[in-house]
Amino acid sequence: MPRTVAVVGGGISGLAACYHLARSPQAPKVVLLEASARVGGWLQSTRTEDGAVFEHGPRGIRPVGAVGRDTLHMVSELGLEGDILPVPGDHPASRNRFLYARGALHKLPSGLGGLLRPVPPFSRALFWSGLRDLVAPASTQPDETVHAFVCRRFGEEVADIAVDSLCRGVFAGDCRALSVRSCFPALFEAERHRRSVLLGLVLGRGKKPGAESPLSRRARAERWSQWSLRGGMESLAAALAAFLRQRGVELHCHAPLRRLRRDPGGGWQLALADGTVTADHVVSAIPAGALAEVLPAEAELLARELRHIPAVAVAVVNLQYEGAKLPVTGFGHLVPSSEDSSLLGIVYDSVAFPEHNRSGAASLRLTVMLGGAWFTQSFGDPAAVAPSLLLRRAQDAVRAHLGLEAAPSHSIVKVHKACIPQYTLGHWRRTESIGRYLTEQGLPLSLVGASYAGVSVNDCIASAKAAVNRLLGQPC
Ligand SMILES: Cc1cc2nc3c(=O)[nH]c(=O)nc-3n(C[C@H](O)[C@H](O)[C@H](O)COP(=O)(O)OP(=O)(O)OC[C@H]3O[C@@H](n4cnc5c(N)ncnc54)[C@H](O)[C@@H]3O)c2cc1C
Ligand SMILES: C=Cc1c2[nH]c(c1C)Cc1[nH]c(c(CCC(=O)O)c1C)Cc1[nH]c(c(C)c1CCC(=O)O)Cc1[nH]c(c(C)c1C=C)C2
Repeated sequence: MPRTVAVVGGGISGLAACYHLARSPQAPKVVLLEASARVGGWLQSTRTEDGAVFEHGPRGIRPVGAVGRDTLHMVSELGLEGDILPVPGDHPASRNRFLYARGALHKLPSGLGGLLRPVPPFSRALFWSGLRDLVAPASTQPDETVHAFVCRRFGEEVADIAVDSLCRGVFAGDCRALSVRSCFPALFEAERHRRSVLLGLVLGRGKKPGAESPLSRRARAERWSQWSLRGGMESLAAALAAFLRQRGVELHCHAPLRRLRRDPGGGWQLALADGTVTADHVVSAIPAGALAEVLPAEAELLARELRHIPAVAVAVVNLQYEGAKLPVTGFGHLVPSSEDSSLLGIVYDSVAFPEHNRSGAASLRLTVMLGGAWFTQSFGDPAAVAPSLLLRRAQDAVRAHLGLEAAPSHSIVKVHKACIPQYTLGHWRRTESIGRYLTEQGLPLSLVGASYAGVSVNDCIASAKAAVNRLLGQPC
């Protein structure tokens, strides 16, 4: 059992790792090192003086599955229950999602009726794609791109339009490069175990545990599709930081790790700009590429694998309009890469979370997301792109797709460099080889965070919990 654990990176993964360390019965001394001036990582919310909340990173967390239940349990323990903003199952933001294809918005089909007849932009009823999946033979390949997998099982049109857009709306990535095994493990496993993706998803693999709480029971009863917090997602990071301080965890901002060195006693020396911290164990909660840069020279084999986990940049443009009305109501719309590769999609924030509108005003808030895997080809170097160019592109899209001609009353442009890791073909082999290296070398190092086993906030929290349980010898 380590006496001192240094957690590097104060995003949601690092904060969650500290949380699980700090509440364990024999909590070690925990030190959190964060490079920037604040904790939260991509959980970034701007609260304006007139009460509006603009999200620059995640805006909704799913309550489903063991990982969703675990996050809600943590939220309850942090005393945030009263701040939860749920989106119930019958809400338009839960029921309606759109695609912008061939110059028009199309509601994604739902219910049996929507599957039995052709619904634009699809030329054939999706029923036929489902039938194809039921009869197509299963593959024995260890991995496949998401596009190849879906082409084989559901046909080219579903892959080119629906799944292309889905990968842009979750990974900001290209389904022709992303791995089905790592990005959509449930689909991959369903084919493996039931020979058909649909059969596998319907029959499922049993309910995974995950901590039940009154909040998770409420989420199930009301069929929440997602939830947020009154103060925005960043308030989850703030509540975790407050909890950790109370439990005696040392939180250091402006503390970038420059170099990791093994110390003769078997632990680590962590070199910072202005000193050194020693620890028996390190939990890395920084992106894979950032960890590769601080590893000692003798861990070059590990660094090489880590450098093969890339991440893409996304421009996030928040817009607020007064007295404007959307032509449709729902969560938002995605844009297939064949329509416009530079524009990923638009979230209709004020539909899902009207509580985040400025006080007393029925303003409309939208977020336009640009770039992703197409950032450089569309806008050049993310470090050099002019915010005014991104704002203009976002406004043009809102005008063309949603018919909003007026200028926004408020706008914020953020360029997030390397913000969403890309699990490309063969990612599973890289993570296995990384795990093997750590075991064989007996390194007192755990890797958590979005670079490895899921990019959602729930996945990040779950990866931190699992790593802490392994470290403290508790059941996972
Ligand atoms: C635009 C956008 C929208 C998203 N939408 C959703 C959504 O709706 N729902 C959802 O579930 N997920 C969403 N996600 C995904 C999710 O937010 C992220 O995957 C998650 O927040 C990543 O958390 P992390 O702690 O692993 O990494 P990060 O947030 O990247 O945290 C890593 C931290 O490490 C620090 N760091 C880096 N190098 C060093 C160093 N050398 N020393 C010390 N500190 C260092 C960084 O400053 C940072 O604070 C979205 C992500 C983005 C970018
Ligand atoms: C347009 C770009 C993006 C939008 N959101 C994200 C990007 C890159 C990032 C993102 N969105 C979700 C997650 C978490 C995934 C999870 O497993 O929980 C991340 C990292 C949630 C999500 N958003 C969409 C889907 C289908 C999902 C998966 C979970 C769910 O079904 O709710 C679709 C979607 N994302 C965006 C829009 C405009 C959109 C659809 C209309 C924005």
